[in-house]
Formats: sequence, structure tokens, C-alpha cells
Amino acid sequence: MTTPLTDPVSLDDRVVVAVDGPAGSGKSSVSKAVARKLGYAYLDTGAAYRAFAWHAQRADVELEDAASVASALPTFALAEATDPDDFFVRVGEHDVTEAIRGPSVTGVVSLVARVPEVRAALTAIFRRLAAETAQPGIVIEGRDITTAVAPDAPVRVLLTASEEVRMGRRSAELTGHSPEVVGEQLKARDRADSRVVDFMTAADGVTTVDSTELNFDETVDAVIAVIESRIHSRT
Ligand SMILES: Nc1ncnc2c1ncn2[C@@H]1O[C@H](COP(=O)(O)OP(=O)(O)OP(=O)(O)O)[C@@H](O)[C@H]1O
Ligand SMILES: Nc1ccn([C@@H]2O[C@H](COP(=O)(O)O)[C@@H](O)[C@H]2O)c(=O)n1
Repeated sequence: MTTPLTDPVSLDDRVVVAVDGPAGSGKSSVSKAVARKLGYAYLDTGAAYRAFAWHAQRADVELEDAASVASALPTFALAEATDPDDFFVRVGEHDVTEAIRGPSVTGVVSLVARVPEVRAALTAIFRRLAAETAQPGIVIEGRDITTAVAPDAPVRVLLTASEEVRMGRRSAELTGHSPEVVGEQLKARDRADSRVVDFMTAADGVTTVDSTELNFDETVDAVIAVIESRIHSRT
């Protein structure tokens, strides 16, 4: 299913769990595991920004020029799965699920993500994708979910970990790459992204889960505990 660039739709009729955090904090892996455990849908918004960066590169736009980047929006035909057990990202007929994780896209995604027209168009897509899911809830993760995409979500989490731990986890994942280079890339991306969105400090009403001292399963459990306490506090 290709999602057109249309106006936002309401998210009111399902449990929305909004998760933000810096690079390597575990947003994707933890959010996906939480969604699986709860039978919720899962939306990786970073994957959509990466897919748009992939598309913009192929469209041959000038990545430093906001108007040029925005000119690639009308031809951006995104299809992104919200099933945590069957995840894919497509742009038109191209399956870009793997390609968007490579260094070429990672190196330029912050350039396209800073363009306001891009953020507005992708936010509309995220709200529509969320509204189209059939599950009783959805975990949406990214950088501005708690503040811009779903600021009224009943559960809002800032998932964080010390920079040193995040760099270590990312390096362990990317075997064959220099830990120094991986660490510098992670820090540079956070620096660029945090000029556009504040995902380092929790906004009012957002619960911080710091996984610096937690293993993966403990982090998943900590997020589920936040969800349970927020949902119960509403009933
Ligand atoms: N609490 C944890 N303990 C150990 N490893 C973890 C923990 N949380 C996440 N990880 C691991 O850290 C790595 C980075 O996690 P993940 O890719 O989910 O981060 P992310 O926040 O989505 O990053 P990015 O924003 O760069 O896409 C993965 O290998 C993941 O399995
Ligand atoms: N809500 C979001 C999500 C992501 N971005 C930008 O996309 C990049 C890739 O995100 P990952 O989560 O896959 O690392 C990220 O570096 C941001 O530039 C965003 O702006 N808002």
C-alpha cells in the first residue's frame, strides 16, 4: 500500500505509545519488542526519513538546499509496514529495507530531516499509517513523536542511555567498522538532529527510561511498566 501525502488523521481511538531518543538508544529494537509483546503495531519513523533521503539522492536534488530537497516530495511513494514481525520499507517498486541502513543514507538523512516541508509531509504520513492499523495500540518511535507527531499520546517515553554506552552498542552491532568512526558518526548525527528537535530532554509529561544500566530485556520491561502505569492511571 502506498501512502499519499495527505492531511493528518485522528489517533484518538487507539493506545499510542510515543518513544523518542538519541541515536543508538534502542528506540527501534526496544519499541519493536514492546509492540510484539503487547500485540501492538510498530512504526519506525526514522525509516521513513531514511527512505526519503534515499529517494532524494536518486532524484538528484541538491541536499544542502531546502527548496531542492522539498521538490522531491511529490514523487515520494512510501510504503512502510507497521507489523513488527514483517517489517519492510518500499519507495515505489524498490524494497529499500536494507539499503536505508547503509552509510550513504545515514550520512545524509539529517540534511533532509531538517527541511520543514519534509517534516510536515512525513508527520502526515505517520498519522495516517497509525490510523490505518488494526491493532489495539501502536508504538511509534523517532525524535519528535512525543512533542510533534503524537503530543497527546497517553504514553510518552524518552528512551536514553549514556553516549558511551550507545556508542558501544552501535559498534558491537556494526562489526568490521572502526568503533571510533562509528562513534563519531553517531555523535555528529545527534548534533545535527538536535538542532531541529530536542530529543535529549523529556518534555512535560514524558517519562524517561534510561537503559545505561539495563540489559535489553530489562529495558523492554521498563517501557512496558511505563505503559501499564500510564494506562491504569487513566482508568
Ligand atoms: N538495553 C540494552 N542493552 C543492550 N543492548 C541494547 C539495549 N537497547 C538496545 N540495545 C542494542 O543497541 C543497538 C542500537 O539499538 P537500536 O538500533 O534499536 O537504536 P536506535 O535508537 O533505534 O538507533 P538509531 O536512532 O541510530 O536508529 C542494537 O544493537 C540493540 O540491540
Ligand atoms: N521522528 C524522527 C525520526 C527520524 N528523524 C531523522 O531520521 C534519521 C534516522 O533516524 P533513525 O531513528 O533511523 O536513526 C535521524 O537521524 C533524524 O535525522 C527525524 O528527524 N525525526
